[in-house]
Amino acid sequence: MERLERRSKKDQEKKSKNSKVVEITNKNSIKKDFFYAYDEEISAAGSPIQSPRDVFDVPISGTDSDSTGSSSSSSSTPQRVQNGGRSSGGGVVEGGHQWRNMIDALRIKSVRRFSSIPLLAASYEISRKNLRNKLARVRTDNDDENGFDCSLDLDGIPTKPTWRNFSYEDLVAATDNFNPENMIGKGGHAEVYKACLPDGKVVAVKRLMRNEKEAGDKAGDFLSELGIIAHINHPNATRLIGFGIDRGLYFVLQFASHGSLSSLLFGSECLEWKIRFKVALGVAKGLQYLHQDCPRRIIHRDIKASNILLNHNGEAEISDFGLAKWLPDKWAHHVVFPIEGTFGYLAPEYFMHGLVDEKTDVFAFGVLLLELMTGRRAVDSNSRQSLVIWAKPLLDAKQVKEIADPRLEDQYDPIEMMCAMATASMCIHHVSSKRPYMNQVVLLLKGEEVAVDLTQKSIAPRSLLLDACDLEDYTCSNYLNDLNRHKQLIME
Ligand SMILES: Nc1ncnc2c1ncn2[C@@H]1O[C@H](COP(=O)(O)OP(=O)(O)OP(=O)(O)O)[C@@H](O)[C@H]1O
Repeated sequence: MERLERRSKKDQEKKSKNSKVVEITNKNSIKKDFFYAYDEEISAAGSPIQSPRDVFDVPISGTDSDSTGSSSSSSSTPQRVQNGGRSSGGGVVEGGHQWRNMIDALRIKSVRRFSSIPLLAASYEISRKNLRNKLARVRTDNDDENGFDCSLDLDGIPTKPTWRNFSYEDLVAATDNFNPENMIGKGGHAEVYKACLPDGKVVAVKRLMRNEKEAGDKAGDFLSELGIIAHINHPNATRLIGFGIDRGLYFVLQFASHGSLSSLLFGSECLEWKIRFKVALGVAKGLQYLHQDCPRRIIHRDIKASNILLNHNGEAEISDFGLAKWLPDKWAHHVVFPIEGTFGYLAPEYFMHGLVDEKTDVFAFGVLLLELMTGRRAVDSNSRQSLVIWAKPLLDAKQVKEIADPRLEDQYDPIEMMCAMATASMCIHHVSSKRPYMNQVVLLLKGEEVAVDLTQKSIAPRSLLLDACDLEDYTCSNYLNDLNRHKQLIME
């Protein structure tokens, strides 16, 4: 706790001096020099709490979401979202009632005007099932061909997969000596090559670039990223095939043939709405898996269009786990420095105070949704305007036509667009506790009803950090001011 207070004071001092807290590397990417994290168990009931949150908590109630005022829930600890946040009571996440009314009204109209929607929905379900079967087959193929060892043990239980350790010569042969013609992507930290293994399997080889970092730090980062990707097993996340540690550090990944969402969405051709919506749902499911369903939970911390890849089925895959962190099992304050990520996608509590939990990703997902709906980038490269700042008043006024990408020329499903708008406006809420969890986001996107009481105040002791900036009283205009201030600091 002492440590928390000391750090908090320091942070306050830093904040008050309004020091330039970030520096830019690789366009909008933000890096600082050190990292620390700490956990503090603050279970009121004395039992460990599943969800590592900061003082924000989002208790779920079975009541309608517009119950106002703080709850004096004396009951034990805030619970993790269960059952997809559903309740028999109906309603949507706070602030969602108006959206719900509009979406319902549209639905009624659409029975007449868009009679094909149920059919579309049915075929979508079918194709998802097909895809799941295909993915299962692809995985089995990979198991044989690419070093995955998913064989069954004597009890018929799948053994843990293993990954192939590629020699430098293997990688040179696969990439044609890292031929620049085979380079399919370059980020701030890596070059990615399309490569072909001796059995004909096409893969992506990600070569970490030499940079100013000490060899030890680099190896640590590599191992941390490797550990996280190796842990992940979901159709909406990049799959690891192997790695190389000979003359450099390499990841060998499943190849995503359609490249990054960023190149498709901001490319010369208009990306059709059906694909955009499928991508949104896929990323939401991938994040739900990372945050809530995988054996050790993970926050990605760098959700953005260039880190979403599309595979040959047009299915979205979350990639680049270079900044990802394990979420501790216990309820935790988690403060992270350096503040890393990409400007335009950073949640306010993160860029102002380094506070991080799964809601940091939820905010970034909201920005990604805005990009999908509008066809605009998180930060406009010419005007440097933030998409969140631009979109907020339009979302509040529910201006569907103004939000929708003009290149779509009305070629979009209005119900899906409305659901996406409602979801985005909740995800980019400036107060982290008011944002939905990713399982709720999946339901919201599908237009299903989610009952969540987000109005309760935390029963947990509030940290000095947050008391000082009192996010409960932190208004949207404070947020926009802070965002602008930070933008100016970064651009200076
Ligand atoms: N498995 C893959 N299949 C196809 N293309 C890929 C794959 N992995 C990466 N790419 C391409 O390479 C680009 C850079 O990859 P990645 O984001 O992993 O690099 P990075 O240096 O870690 O990026 P950042 O600057 O965000 O840290 C991606 O945007 C994408 O276009």
